[in-house]
Amino acid sequence: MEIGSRKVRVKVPGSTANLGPGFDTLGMALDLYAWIEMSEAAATKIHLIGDQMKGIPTDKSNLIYEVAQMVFEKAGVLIPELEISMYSDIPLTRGLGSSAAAIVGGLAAANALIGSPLSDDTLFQMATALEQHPDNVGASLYGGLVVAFWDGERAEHIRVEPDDRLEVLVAIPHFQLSTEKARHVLPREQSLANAVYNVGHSSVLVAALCTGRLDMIPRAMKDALHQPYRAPLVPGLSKILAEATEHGALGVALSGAGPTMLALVDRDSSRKAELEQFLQGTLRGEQIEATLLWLKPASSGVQVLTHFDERCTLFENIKGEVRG
Ligand SMILES: Nc1ncnc2c1ncn2[C@@H]1O[C@H](COP(=O)(O)OP(=O)(O)OP(=O)(O)O)[C@@H](O)[C@H]1O
Ligand SMILES: N[C@@H](CCO)C(=O)O
Repeated sequence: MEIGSRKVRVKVPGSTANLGPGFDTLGMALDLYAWIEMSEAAATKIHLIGDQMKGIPTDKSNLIYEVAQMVFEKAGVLIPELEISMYSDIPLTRGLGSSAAAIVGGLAAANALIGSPLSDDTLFQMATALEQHPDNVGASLYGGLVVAFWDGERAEHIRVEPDDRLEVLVAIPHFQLSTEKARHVLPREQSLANAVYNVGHSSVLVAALCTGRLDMIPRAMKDALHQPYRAPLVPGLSKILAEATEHGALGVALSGAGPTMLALVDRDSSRKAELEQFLQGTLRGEQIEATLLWLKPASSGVQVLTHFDERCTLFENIKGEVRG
């Protein structure tokens, strides 16, 4: 296949996984983005732009380069050398789906570069196998709320349009917590009672989100499978999970594997400032510095951008669009 000198650019949302009870099965895209640009090159060059990219390798061990090669291999195409640029607003290793966004963005950019021979479903299967769970990758790929499962061979999903009354307040602690570490503390075996608790809560949460029953969220967004075991890794989490609904949150959860905490809030709530103060005050009481950010669910998943000025660098192009 003739590849030529094409340059592609994708915009991919970060996400929150689990929403409390939906461990490894619920993901929701958020309006926090990364941009990836990719073209064929004579020698591989990787440019990582922005503070969020610190510590990420810029050689062929980079995740974006690796997933791009997986796409080419699956499509039967050889492009060993790539020029890749990435800018991201998604904080790294904080529970907002940075690795899933990198995987989905890399897969989508590589696929677009060779004329999109792979379907979204194929990309979803590849991304899920890489992450080992479909929640964050499903949200970054399809956008909205993604309800999914993976049986180790195939992932299945249904995308639900998020209720437009929902806003999201995240408290992002100024420390990293890798998914690997946060999964390591989970027990290998769980009781039937915990399993039933989570199936019930997760099912009602999904039904509530599908039918606009925001009143049910405070009771449904509870978990017995992972948050209790992860709480010791995130000072303040137990108090925030127990009390945030008394301060204006519809529901509250650890975002993904943490350490970010996420509150769902009715956009018309008059108690947003109270909730901010409660989260910040609780974390300060534990000597944890955190950044609070108001976000919205993102309807669109990864997008291949068709109109951009190729004469400008990725950063010059997106400067005006960041957070847009
Ligand atoms: N652009 C990137 N290029 C290379 N590696 C990346 C990139 N973005 C993320 N990663 C890798 O992913 C790791 C973070 O993944 P991890 O699953 O621990 O956290 P997260 O995805 O931010 O949070 P969560 O999965 O809980 O939502 C980073 O430490 C880094 O190794
Ligand atoms: N469902 C995953 C999300 C983080 O990648 C977890 O909670 O470990």
